[in-house]
Amino acid sequence: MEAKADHRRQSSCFHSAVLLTSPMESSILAAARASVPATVFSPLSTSFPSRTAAAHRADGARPAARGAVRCSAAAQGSVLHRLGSADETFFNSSEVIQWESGKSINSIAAAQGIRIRRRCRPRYPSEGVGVDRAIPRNVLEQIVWDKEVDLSQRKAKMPLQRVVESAERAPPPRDFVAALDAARRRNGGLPALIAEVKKASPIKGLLREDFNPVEIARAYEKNGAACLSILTDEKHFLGSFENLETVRNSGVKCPLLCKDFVIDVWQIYYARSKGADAVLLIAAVLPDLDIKYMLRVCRSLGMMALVEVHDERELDRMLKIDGVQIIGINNRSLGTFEVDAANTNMLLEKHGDIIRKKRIMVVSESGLFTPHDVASVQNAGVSAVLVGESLVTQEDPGRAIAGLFGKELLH
Ligand SMILES: O=C(O)c1ccccc1NCC(=O)[C@H](O)[C@H](O)COP(=O)(O)O
Repeated sequence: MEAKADHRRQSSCFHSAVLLTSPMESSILAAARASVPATVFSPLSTSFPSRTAAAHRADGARPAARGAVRCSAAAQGSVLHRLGSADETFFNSSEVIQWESGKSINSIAAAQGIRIRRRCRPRYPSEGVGVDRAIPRNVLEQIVWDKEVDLSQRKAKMPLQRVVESAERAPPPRDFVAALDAARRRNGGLPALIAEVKKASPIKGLLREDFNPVEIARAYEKNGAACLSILTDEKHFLGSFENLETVRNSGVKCPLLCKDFVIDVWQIYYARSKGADAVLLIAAVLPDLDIKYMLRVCRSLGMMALVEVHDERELDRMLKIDGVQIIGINNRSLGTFEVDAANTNMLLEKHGDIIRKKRIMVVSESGLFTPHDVASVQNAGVSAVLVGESLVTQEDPGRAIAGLFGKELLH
């Protein structure tokens, strides 16, 4: 039983909640005792009964019922309440039950076709054997493994409870989708621009020597960008949350996307606390249940989620999830990390109808360099483009916008 529980502790968005409670107490009781917003316990509250069943039986007590979550006084007025945790469908879903049954996140992810694994821990042979478990299979997997280490250090310094409180004190979020819609209307239907403040890439290395995030952000805004994407990953992109915060406090009005590799809800609250209006959720990294839960957290914070897909399988998965409002189609192959803008067109040719029917906004991401690239994804039906390298590598990243679109954008 305990081995299973340990197994489940492998990083997922539920991770933090497990570590905050003792196995002997119900999550809601613990929340009440510690005055921790119950959001951090919400999925776990459904898993505690199975995890603690043996202990409860030994005491002659019955495992806490799922319903306890809904009627607990501790939940009243809490973030859990705002997440809409009373939704039977979510908390009783087969995915939650599957997760409760003790499967590792890697096996759940693999069953969904996810190729990016979480880091296998040496003490748990069931998570992988031999060389396979010690070496990341590609750049994205390496980034995710490094993110796990970075995140555990950050969480040790600033526990979830403090991050949640800090997010609640942040200035209100700006409307990411409205900004994209308005820019499109202003520019006669041209895709809106999400301009990326990007200093380096793990594939291309340093993109810009004299990197001043605020200057670049101001130049983007002045030249018609609708929203900005701020890379916050330090190790592989030389980004930072300080960059996000300084841009937010600089007077720039564009809504801000925190561009990072989210594997835990802690990061969403942290991004909000630093002024983000939207976060990126990567389907190649996150199982469906994490995406669903994280969408709820975003909604509770008034943030938007840009849900990123690379291929048809990921797109199919995301189209089955309620509440996805913006899908980003990344033109960077997960196999070779080469970019090919035709990826957007190919996926929209096959799935454009259902995307339109569901009124989902599509963003084409990566590898857009010329007016021809922009026109091509526009014809395929995208509402916006997310562009970093081709702007940030120009001497004047603001003026580079007119070069990319073949005309000046209205601001
Ligand atoms: O940019 C990379 O080299 C990269 C490598 C591995 C994983 C992700 C990567 N980029 C993240 C992004 O999504 C891009 O920064 C963004 O789409 C802008 O792309 P581009 O216009 O090609 O700089």
